[in-house]
Amino acid sequence: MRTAYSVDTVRTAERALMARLPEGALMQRAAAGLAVVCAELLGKVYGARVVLLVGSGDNGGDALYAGARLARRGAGVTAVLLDSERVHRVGLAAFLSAGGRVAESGERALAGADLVVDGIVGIGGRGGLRAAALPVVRAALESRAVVVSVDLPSGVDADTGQVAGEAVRADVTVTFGVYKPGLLVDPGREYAGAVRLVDIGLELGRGEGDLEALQHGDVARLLPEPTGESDKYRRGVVGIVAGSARYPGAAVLAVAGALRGGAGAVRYVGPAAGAVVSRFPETLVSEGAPGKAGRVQAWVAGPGLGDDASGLADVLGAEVPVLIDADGLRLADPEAVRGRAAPTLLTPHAGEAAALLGVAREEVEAERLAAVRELADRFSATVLLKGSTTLVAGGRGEGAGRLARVNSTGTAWLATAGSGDVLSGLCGSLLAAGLGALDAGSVGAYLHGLAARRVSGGAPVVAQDVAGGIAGAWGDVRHGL
Ligand SMILES: NC(=O)C1=CN([C@@H]2O[C@H](COP(=O)(O)OP(=O)(O)OC[C@H]3O[C@@H](n4cnc5c(N)ncnc54)[C@H](O)[C@@H]3O)[C@@H](O)[C@H]2O)[C@@H](O)CC1
Ligand SMILES: [K+]
Repeated sequence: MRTAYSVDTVRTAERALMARLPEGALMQRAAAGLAVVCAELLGKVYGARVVLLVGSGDNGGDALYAGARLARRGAGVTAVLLDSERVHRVGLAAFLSAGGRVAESGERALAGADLVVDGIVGIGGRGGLRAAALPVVRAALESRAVVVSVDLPSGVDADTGQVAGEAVRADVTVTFGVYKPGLLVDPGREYAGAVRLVDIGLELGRGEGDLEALQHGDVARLLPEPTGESDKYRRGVVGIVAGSARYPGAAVLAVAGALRGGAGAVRYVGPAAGAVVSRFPETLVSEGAPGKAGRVQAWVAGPGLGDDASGLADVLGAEVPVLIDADGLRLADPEAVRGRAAPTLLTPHAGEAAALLGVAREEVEAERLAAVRELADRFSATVLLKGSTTLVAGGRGEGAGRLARVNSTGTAWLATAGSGDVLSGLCGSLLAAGLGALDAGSVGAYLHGLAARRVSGGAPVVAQDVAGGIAGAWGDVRHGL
């Protein structure tokens, strides 16, 4: 599990740790870890040309101390001071006495650099990059140097991943102590490049976390596995209310996802039964109301319903977990959603989330974490917000409190018609198999992203292939590949 902590939590933990350590020890740990990563990236330190972009706070201090370490190993290290009045004085003195130099022209220094260290701002940064930093940042990005960001890419908001204006695009980010949410959520995640975590001795419990990302091992532990005692009913039956005369394909794709998701059987209820059975003869189908269709352990409702809301009241009134997606999000009665006692999982994309919140889509995209939490609160439900990084937040009463989940196994090729229908079926099947809503959403998103990546291999994918790739992704997770 990768757990990210908010700036406030990090600051409090750092203060407590600093009180127990000699002055400056924490920064020395950070700088030592940073210098090790820089040396690895350079391969040969002696003779390498390194440029430090140094801001006015401790983030710049880290860069200066790491620069001093590289200078002592024979690198030519030049510091570009963004504010010569305000700089980490002790760090600068250490840097100069190790043989480092201060640049007269940032742009000239950057022209021949092998590696650039971005120490402009870290967790103390507010808003995007300021105007004074822009020319050197642009010159750094245009140079052929490897860009290493200190703690997080300057210009990325540590708590939200928001980027207001411009930010540094790093090849590698060396972050200290713990992950910050902005390193895991887009757009910030994209700016961070590969993230390396340096241990500086911070001790924080999972309960204090803000956001977490499941890893292979976590997902493997959560996957439902049949036992010798299992039969199809014990493994769970998932009911799918989807599709219409106009959109029969949505029903087929939701069923395709559900069949791969670990439930023992899939029951389809709706007007596309013919299309579903001809593609998947293993499906149990009926055309009446969901309430008359027989027992299920979870419902999925919404993909391709068009304007037919007739099955939704039955589904929302059921005492089993329910997933609402696509048209269902627009058609469902919000009061009926809020009033449910059993777990409820809503799976909007940014456009649907914006409609539910009554804001513009851009607003959701710029503040994805805030948007998913707001929706979870408003609907007292678990909400999965689809996107390049998918977020899942629990509603009130969900055990993990404010700890949301983020998934980034996906690929941009997943932005294709019908892939959301597959995801809804998959997550619904996991609900029927007994996972809680937060786990079903985050495990479903993980497998779905991995499946797409597997079948895509860098080329376009179609939703059916994503469904077909779930079994392989499941196997990879189980076998730790
Ligand atoms: N507190 C600690 O114990 C440790 C802190 N460390 C480093 O210290 C950093 C935090 O240091 P600070 O609290 O000094 O904060 P930062 O160095 O992140 O930034 C604060 C400074 O930048 C200015 N600033 C804010 N927003 C800006 C913007 N958008 N553009 C340009 N300048 C801006 C502020 O005026 C302030 O002077 C961490 O990210 C980490 O790199 C590490 O040394 C590890 C230990
Ligand atoms: K930085």
